Amino acid sequence: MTEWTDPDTFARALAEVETKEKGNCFEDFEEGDLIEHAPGLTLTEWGNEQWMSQTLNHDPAYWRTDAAEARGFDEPPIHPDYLTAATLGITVEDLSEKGGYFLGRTDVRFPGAPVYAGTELHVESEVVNTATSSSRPEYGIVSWRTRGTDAETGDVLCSYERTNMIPRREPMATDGSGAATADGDGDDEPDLPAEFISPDGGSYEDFVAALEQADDENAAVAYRHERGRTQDDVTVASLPLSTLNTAKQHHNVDVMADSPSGNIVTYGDVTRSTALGHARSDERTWREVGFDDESFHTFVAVGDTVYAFTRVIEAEDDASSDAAGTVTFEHIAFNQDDDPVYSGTRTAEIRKRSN
Ligand SMILES: C/C(=C\C(=O)SCCNC(=O)CCNC(=O)[C@H](O)C(C)(C)COP(=O)(O)OP(=O)(O)OC[C@H]1O[C@@H](n2cnc3c(N)ncnc32)[C@H](O)[C@@H]1OP(=O)(O)O)C(=O)O
Repeated sequence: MTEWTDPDTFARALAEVETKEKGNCFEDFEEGDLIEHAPGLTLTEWGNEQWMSQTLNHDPAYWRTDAAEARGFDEPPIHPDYLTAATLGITVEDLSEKGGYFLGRTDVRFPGAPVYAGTELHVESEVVNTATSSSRPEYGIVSWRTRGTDAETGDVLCSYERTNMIPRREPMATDGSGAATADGDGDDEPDLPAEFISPDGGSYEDFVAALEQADDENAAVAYRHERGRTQDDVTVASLPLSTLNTAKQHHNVDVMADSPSGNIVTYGDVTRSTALGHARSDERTWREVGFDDESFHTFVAVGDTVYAFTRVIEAEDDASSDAAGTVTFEHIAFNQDDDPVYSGTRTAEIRKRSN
C-alpha cells in the first residue's frame, strides 16, 4: 500500500482530491424555499445553565425554584436568550455554514407558554428575501423567517426573521460603483440631548419616573452598565457549539485567518445575550416580550470585552400581569474601544416595586 502519510505525497493527495463541502451558497436559496432543519435539540438544564452563567444572566427565577414560582413559573424555565440561540444554532448547518456573517434579526417573539428543560426543539425556516450586496460582490444577502416549535405539541416557542451575508459561488460582475460609500463630512451627526437621566432603581415605576423627567427637559433616559465580559474560548467556541451552531466563524481559527475578521469571532447571540445580561442585572425583569431591529455592527473576538449601554424608550402599564409594566429599551453592546458591536430594541415586562 502507498505510504500516503509521507508529507510530500500527502500534500499532493490533498491538492488532487475533492472536498466534501458543507453548507449552501447564496445561489442555493430561492424565495419561498422551506427548509426543515434536521438536527433538532433537546433543551436541557445543563445547556440553559451553561448559557446563562457564561453570559451573566443570573436572574434567580431561572436558577431557583422558589424564585421561579414567585414569578409564576412551575420551575426554573429555559431562558429566552438560550431558546433564541438554540433556535438559530440548529439552522446554521443549512443556512449559513458556508460563511458570511450574521447581520441582523427582527421580530423575535416567544408566543408559547414558558418553556421547560426536556422540551425537544424542532426548527424550520423559509427564505423570505435574497438580494445582491452592492458593496461586496462576493456575497449576497439572504433573509429567512425561522420558527422553533415544541416537537411534541407543535406549539411555536420562538420565531424571528434573520439576515446573513452569504458567499456567492460566483462573485457578481460589478462596475465598482457599489463599493463607494459616502462617508460625509460629519455634519449629519445626530444631536445628543443635553442631559442623560438614569433611573433611581430597576422597577417599572423607576423607568416611568425617569421618562417623565426626561419629557420635561432636553434629556434622554440612558446609562451604561458596569459589568463587562471578556471573550474566551468558552464564549467564542463552546457556547455556539452547544447550540449545534456549526459556523466556522466560531471554531476554525485556520480558515478564519483568511477572513475579513482574521480570527474566530463570537456568535452574535452570545454578544447580545451578554449585553442583555448586563442590562438585566440593573432591572427587575418579569418576562421577555420580544426584540426588534437587531444589528451586528462589527466583530467581537477572543480578548474583546463586551459592555452594555441602555436607552429607555417608553413605558406602558399594559403587561400580561398586574405585577409588571411594559418597558421598551434600546440596548447597545460595545467593546473595550467603545465601538458599538450590537444594537437592538427589546420589549420586556418589568416588575413593579410592590412585587
Ligand atoms: C450566527 C452566525 C454567525 C455569527 O454569529 S457571526 C457574528 C455576528 N456577526 C458579526 O460579527 C458581523 C458584524 N458585522 C460586521 O463586521 C460588518 O457588518 C460586516 C459583516 C464586515 C460588513 O460590513 P460592511 O461595512 O462591509 O458592510 P455593511 O455593514 O454596510 O453591510 C453589508 C451589506 O449588508 C447590508 N446589511 C447590513 N446589515 C443588515 C441588516 N441587518 N439587514 C439587512 N441588510 C443588512 C448592508 O445594507 C450592506 O448592503 P449593500 O447592498 O450596501 O452591500 C451564522 O453564521 O449564522
